[in-house]
Order: sequence, then structure tokens, then C-alpha cells
Amino acid sequence: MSLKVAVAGASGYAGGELLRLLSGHPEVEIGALTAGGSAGTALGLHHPHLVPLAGRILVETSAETLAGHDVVFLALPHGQSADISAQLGALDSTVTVIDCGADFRLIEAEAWVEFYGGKHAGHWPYGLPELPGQRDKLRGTNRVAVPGCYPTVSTLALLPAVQAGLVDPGQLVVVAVSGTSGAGKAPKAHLMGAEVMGSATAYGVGGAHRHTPEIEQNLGMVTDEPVSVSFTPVLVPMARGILATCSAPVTSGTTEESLRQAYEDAYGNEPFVHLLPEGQWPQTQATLGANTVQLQVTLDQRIGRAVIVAAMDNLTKGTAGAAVQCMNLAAGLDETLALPLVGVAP
Ligand SMILES: NC(=O)C1=CN([C@@H]2O[C@H](COP(=O)(O)OP(=O)(O)OC[C@H]3O[C@@H](n4cnc5c(N)ncnc54)[C@H](OP(=O)(O)O)[C@@H]3O)[C@@H](O)[C@H]2O)C=CC1
Ligand SMILES: CC(=O)N[C@@H](CCC(=O)OP(=O)(O)O)C(=O)O
Repeated sequence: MSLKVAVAGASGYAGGELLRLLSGHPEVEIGALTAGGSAGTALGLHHPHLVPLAGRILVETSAETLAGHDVVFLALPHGQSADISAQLGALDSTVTVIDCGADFRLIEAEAWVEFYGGKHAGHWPYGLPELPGQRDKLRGTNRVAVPGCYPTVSTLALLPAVQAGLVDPGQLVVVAVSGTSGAGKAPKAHLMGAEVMGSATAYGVGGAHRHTPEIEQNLGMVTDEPVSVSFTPVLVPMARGILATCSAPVTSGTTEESLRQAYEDAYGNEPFVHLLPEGQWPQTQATLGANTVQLQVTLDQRIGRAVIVAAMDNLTKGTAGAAVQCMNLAAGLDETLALPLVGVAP
């Protein structure tokens, strides 16, 4: 099987990471590469690391340039995917669309309006195969909403403890540091030189970040209890990677052993989620360029809280790797095809 694949937003960070992974995919032929203002320029100008594709010219993003492919990846700014995917669907009924943006992630329209504003476009199968039951929904689908980077790492960090009833899901806390590539390549005042170099900055504090309802939506799928998360993202001066520290009060009877067992049971057979040996704590570097999440869990006996630390590359498992994983499932291929387990270090 050879899948003809297009990437919309190919000049951006997520688009570049998609092309890095797709270049090594044995079942993929790379078709149209599109952009906004960068249309007409060579891909190599934006991504000099993508040597075999460097001479490819970016074209404008339209339903016409994206039609005629088996799979279209959308790596466009928020709010751009809904219109283009509707136009594309009208032109090409057989295409599979995998959206790296947020447009189709949230089920509840009220949450969309509160955190993003504007009209809710609807909900597509959610691209986190590790959520119980989700892998089967992704097999053979022709639409995928790839999760946000913080929701992927936070959900995977808390899921086993919440699912097993070992923590109170109404009192979850996540503090996650992220590299600046999470914000995309467009210039932003808070990402300019002196503002980001040598400094760590919290943002979206106090329940304001738009990933809060997405994390709650995911964890709400594995418990009947109400789920609430206090989520604080922190920008740190590194290019890529997220380290999430998650905690919650344990329920009566929870022990260090039962916590660890829940994580072993949940992820023992997962190809990309790895519980580290006891005493070893995750670091972002070990996940860079890999489609992996590395986890460690412990019980803070003194105050009765479970503490889980998780590391992930925001551009790989946090976006493009997850998108390719979902394409593999949607197309009936081996889920792990072309997805690295090996990171880049030091
Ligand atoms: N970065 C990350 O870690 C993650 C990103 N995502 C999601 O992936 C998507 C892309 O993010 P990211 O790559 O970081 O963003 P970038 O800003 O790096 O890239 C955006 C891409 O969209 C193109 N674009 C911008 N405006 C338009 C337009 N009006 N019409 C057509 N194309 C346009 C840009 O082209 P041009 O060069 O011409 O401006 C560029 O190719 C977003 O929805 C983001 O939320 C999801 C998870 C993590
Ligand atoms: C460091 C940084 O700015 N990160 C981005 C999250 C990127 C991502 O995963 O999210 P979306 O696909 O939802 O944009 C942010 O906080 O907005």
C-alpha cells in the first residue's frame, strides 16, 4: 500500500516534524505541501533539516491543492481547520483528514465557546489511542482530532491512577514546563530573545488555559466521579519538550505498590508509554524526537498525594508523532510504523 499524503502548514513546526517522520515512512508518498504567506517558497528555507524535500515548493492552502490525496494532515493555526476540512470533504469524499489543531477536540460546545470563542465546529475521533477504547475508534476512521500537547502528557500521566480509583479526580494538579516550539513559529512578543532566554514564565494561570477542559474531558472518560484539574503551564528556555508534574490526593487504602501496579497494568503493553524503573525520574531529553512518554510515579506519604512526573516531546508524541500513529491506525497499518522509540541525547 502507498498512501499519497499532503501536509497543510508544512512551513510550521508541526508541519516540519510531520515531514521528518513521513519521510521515513515506507507506505507514504509525499504529495502537496502547503502554507499561508510562505506559499511560493522552498521548504528548505523553513526546514533546512529536511534535506531530501528541501527543493519542494510550498503551494497555497486550499481544498483544491489538498484534494486527490489519501491522507491530508492539517497543521494550521487554531480555527482554520473547520472551514478547509468542510470544503475538502465536499470536493473529495474519500480523503482521510488528520487535524493537528484544536477545532474538533472538544465534545461540549459550551467548553469550546468558553475557552476558544466562536462557533463550535463539532467533534472528531480523538487521537489518543492509549485512552481505553479509543484505539478501536481510530481504526478505519477518516477523521482524527489530534490532542493538544499538554493534554496528551497530562492525561497519560494521570489516567491509570484515576481509572483505578486511587486518587481523588476532583483535586488534580498539573504544572507542566514546555519548550518554546509549543507556541509555533510565528513571532510573539513573549518569545523574543531576552523575554524567554534565562527565564521561566507561568502563563494561562488560574484555570485560564484552553487545555484545561481537554484534560478534564479525557480523564472524565475513565471515571464516574467529577473531574477537576488545576493546570499551570510554564514556558522555559528550551526548544522542545514538556515535563509535567501531576499530583492528587490518594483515596483511602492506596499504597505505593497499588499505584505502581496500576501504571504497570495500564501501560505494560503500550508501545509508546514507558514507566521508568523505580527511582529513575523522567527528563525531556530522553524523549526528544521520539514518539514516547516516559513516566514515574510515587506516593508522598507525608501528605497523602500521588505524584507523577511525565516527559514528552511536544512536537513528536505531542503532535506529529501522534498524528502519524493515528494515520497508521486509520489506514490499517502497523500502529508503530515510522515512529521512533529512540530519542536524541545529550
Ligand atoms: N507546536 C506544537 O507543539 C503543537 C502544535 N499543535 C497544533 O498544530 C498546529 C500548527 O502549529 P505549529 O506548527 O506550532 O504552528 P506554526 O505557527 O509553526 O505553523 C503554522 C503553519 O500554518 C500556516 N498558516 C498560517 N496561517 C495560514 C493561513 N491563513 N492559511 C494557510 N496556512 C497558514 C503557516 O504558514 P506560513 O509559513 O505561510 O505562515 C505554517 O505553515 C496548530 O493548530 C497547533 O495548535 C498541536 C500540538 C502541539
Ligand atoms: C509553549 C506553548 O505556548 N504551548 C502552546 C500549546 C501547544 C499545543 O499543544 O497546543 P494546541 O494544539 O492546542 O495549540 C500553548 O500553551 O498555547
